[in-house]
Amino acid sequence: MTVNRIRVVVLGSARCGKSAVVVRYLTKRYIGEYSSTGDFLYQHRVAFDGATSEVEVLDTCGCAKRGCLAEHLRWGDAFAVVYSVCDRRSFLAAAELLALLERTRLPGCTAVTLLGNKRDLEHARVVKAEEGQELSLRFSCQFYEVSAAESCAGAALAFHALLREARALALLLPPRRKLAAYSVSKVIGSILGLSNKSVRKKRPSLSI
Ligand SMILES: Nc1nc2c(ncn2[C@@H]2O[C@H](COP(=O)(O)OP(=O)(O)OP(=O)(O)O)[C@@H](O)[C@H]2O)c(=O)[nH]1
Repeated sequence: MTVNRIRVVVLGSARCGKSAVVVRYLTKRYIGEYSSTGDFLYQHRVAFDGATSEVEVLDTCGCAKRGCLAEHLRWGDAFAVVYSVCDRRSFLAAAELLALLERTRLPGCTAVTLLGNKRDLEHARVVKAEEGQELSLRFSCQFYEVSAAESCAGAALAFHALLREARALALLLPPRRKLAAYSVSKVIGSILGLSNKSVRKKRPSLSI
């Protein structure tokens, strides 16, 4: 059985629903309030297309410092950039993050998805779906509008598509230079420090 590892980093401004989307994807549940005190690292194993992947999902804190962000960008194999369709500033922040990813990572070599969350709040919508679509075209990434509150289908679809792309790229491209052990422990250390010593590790097995 082939097992490869895919590291997914979930980015976006504060309160756009990053944790809600991640928890929906991993547990199919929506609990309404989530800790905002730091980054959380989840691990799980996913089987699809005849192979199994160890997936690490880093749910970052929207208030993360710039230095942390640079580490996150280097650490990840795949990125989910989240904004809220009810918050234009979060959309502008998502655009900045996509631009930063483009500058930091080799274009075309990194799996990226743009997620417009909170689509259930149609009455409060300020970012049109077409704007999300246009932004994703500009940065050649995937795009989904989802509602972590309403259903698990959107989050599951988006994450599965991201993992597929990440796995396909890993097969096509030469192995990325491994992060030095020092950097890895620093990332884990910052997770530990920021999240009040609570690195959550979950290992559900999913079949797509
Ligand atoms: N209506 C609605 N509310 C949502 C949705 N997703 C998240 N929320 C709410 O938005 C608030 C923020 O959600 P979080 O998941 O904590 O957002 P976050 O981006 O992880 O926030 P930080 O950790 O502060 O960066 C919470 O009150 C959630 O219940 C959604 O799809 N629809």
